Amino acid sequence: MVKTKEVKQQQQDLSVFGQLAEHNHEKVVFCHDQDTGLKAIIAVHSTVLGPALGGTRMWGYASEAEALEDVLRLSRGMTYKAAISGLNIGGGKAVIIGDAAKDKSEALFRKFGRFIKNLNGCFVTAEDIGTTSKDMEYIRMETEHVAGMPETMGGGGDPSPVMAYGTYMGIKAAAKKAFGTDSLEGKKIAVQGVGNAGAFLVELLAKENTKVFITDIYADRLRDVSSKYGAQVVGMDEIYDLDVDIFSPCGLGGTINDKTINRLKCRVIAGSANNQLRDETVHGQALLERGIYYAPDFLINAGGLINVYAELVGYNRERAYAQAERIYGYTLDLLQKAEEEGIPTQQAAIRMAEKRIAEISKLKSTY
Ligand SMILES: NC(=O)c1ccc[n+]([C@@H]2O[C@H](COP(=O)([O-])OP(=O)(O)OC[C@H]3O[C@@H](n4cnc5c(N)ncnc54)[C@H](O)[C@@H]3O)[C@@H](O)[C@H]2O)c1
Repeated sequence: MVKTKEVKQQQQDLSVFGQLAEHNHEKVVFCHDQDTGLKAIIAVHSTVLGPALGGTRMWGYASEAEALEDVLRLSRGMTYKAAISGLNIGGGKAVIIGDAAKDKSEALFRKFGRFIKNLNGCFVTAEDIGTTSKDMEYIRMETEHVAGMPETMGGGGDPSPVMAYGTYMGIKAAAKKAFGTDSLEGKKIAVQGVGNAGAFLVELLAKENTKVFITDIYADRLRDVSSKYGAQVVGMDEIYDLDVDIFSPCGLGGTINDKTINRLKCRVIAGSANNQLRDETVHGQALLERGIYYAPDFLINAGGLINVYAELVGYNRERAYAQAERIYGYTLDLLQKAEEEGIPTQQAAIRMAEKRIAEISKLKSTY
């Protein structure tokens, strides 16, 4: 039977190699172990700048296809995050398919550690959603290629404070562009999600005499942050309609979408959440048309990666903060460049990251 071009294209889209080819992933490793019930996928997107660093996420994916899609998307994001932050590491990610509340064991993580060991350093992992520093300790028993260890073990500990500081720097840079000053005094800021990252961010914002509005799924978190920093609690849906200067997504991704964009009254969107734009192309363009300055998520939330990277080169907290502070300059340059080129900021950020990777790959061709 002769296949039409359309059928061939569909098959290409569905095949694993087709998916790898789409964003030029280097390697994907499927890890399986009958005894421990381990089912994991490690995706190495790029090692041009250095070993691929990325967290291991444990999640109850509805299907294996969904897990593969997630790990491919997240590993590519890590490449861009590292590249645009000037770090000498590549991008990777791992997912373990399972329920983090029920399916964990020492044996499972140690087996997973052995799979990482077999990659001989081309992939280094750390904590992510569904995994903890305890899990990383189990992985560490089998391989040295793991970061994000507790401070007591010579690691950098919780990356959230450094991450929140970098995000704060990104917010100030975007404010400078939108309002002509990076002082946030008197600015009205809506923070969506006050978990680890959001709470540290609100603390920094409160020090600048801002008016902060917060929302979250968990009432106890809201009570805590509100009483500590005087932030005003609002409803989860209400947050999109507030008359604020800055909207800061710090919960889950995808909250900038067709349903929310037209409701936003802010001039700046800048927060810590990964993948804030539901559709990078469509919603990046929509924000440009609405005159909203969007500080790309992977640029301004890179402080977490910076903190983990710092461990690989000998952890020093002051140096990690100093590196996170550079996000201010990077964001300002990026917003300027996007404006000059008349393109969405997310697109400009991807171009900037890809440019660095292309340039460094050329110099590495000389032995
Ligand atoms: N913590 C870090 O070092 C770090 C680093 C890089 C990126 N990030 C990203 O920042 C975001 C927050 O990370 P975290 O470590 O604070 O996670 P977290 O789980 O500690 O907190 C997230 C909070 O957001 C809330 N939330 C989720 N969806 C929401 C919604 N629609 N409306 C209101 N609240 C909502 C949750 O209830 C939770 O309290 C995530 O997207 C994460 O991927 C975090």
